[in-house]
Amino acid sequence: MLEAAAHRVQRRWPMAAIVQFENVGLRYGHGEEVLRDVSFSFVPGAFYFLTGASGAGKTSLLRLLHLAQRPSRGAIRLFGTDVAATPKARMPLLRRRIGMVYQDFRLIAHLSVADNIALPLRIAAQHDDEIREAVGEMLAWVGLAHRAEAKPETLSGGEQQRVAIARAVVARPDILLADEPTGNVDDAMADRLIQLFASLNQLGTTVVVATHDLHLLSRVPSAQMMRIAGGRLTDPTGGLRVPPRRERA
Ligand SMILES: Nc1ncnc2c1ncn2[C@@H]1O[C@H](COP(=O)(O)OP(=O)(O)OP(=O)(O)O)[C@@H](O)[C@H]1O
Repeated sequence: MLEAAAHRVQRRWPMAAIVQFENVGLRYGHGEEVLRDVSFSFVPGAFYFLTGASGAGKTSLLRLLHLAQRPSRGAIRLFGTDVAATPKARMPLLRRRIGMVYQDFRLIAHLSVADNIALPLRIAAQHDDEIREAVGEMLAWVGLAHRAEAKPETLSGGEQQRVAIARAVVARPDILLADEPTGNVDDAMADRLIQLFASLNQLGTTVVVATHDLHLLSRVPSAQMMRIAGGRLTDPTGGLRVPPRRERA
């Protein structure tokens, strides 16, 4: 019976989707739901902006996408896999396909900039020479080649943010999630970083950028907009284009 139910749910979801949320809710502890009835799907290779006021639920949604949080209800499929039915041992493999730029960077204090960026490649057991080359390329891209051996605490907030971005993309994840990735940099650097995301996206990475900064939205004309208010996805108003719901089969 369970199998039949699972089959029915599966058929309602488009096979091509890389991410599918169906009536997802999230509450922290015994509090009110901070996300409610969230349903959408992402197609591979698209670029999404997730917008909404402070406290609307953007970070919570990214945490669900990054498997850092389980939903209180509803179903989530990533890469065609039902997350709730995935054995714990397989979770790291799923997570490895997702790069995340946290709002608070989460760099490892005792590791150098280069070693922070190298982490995802070390976890994936890549060879040292491949790691050196990939890290060198990323350092150059984010303009931090001269700080390769520095410890994170000696960097400015904007520099730390660029290290966090380099670490999230160095292993070419299938999905890149970024929480306010331009919050600590000037306009010129914000532009450069968003162009980096756009180039990765052109190489096939599905990109999801959560931001309050409506200015950023115009920098990627092909991006889809997704707006969240009070924990719910809302229909677009004003200049916002149709959210990803449109992509449902
Ligand atoms: N760990 C937690 N425990 C309890 N409540 C939480 C927790 N994290 C977030 N919340 C609550 O969930 C709601 C959504 O928060 P969330 O951080 O997802 O919003 P946001 O849109 O990312 O906000 P911001 O733009 O300010 O980062 C808020 O009411 C917040 O107080």
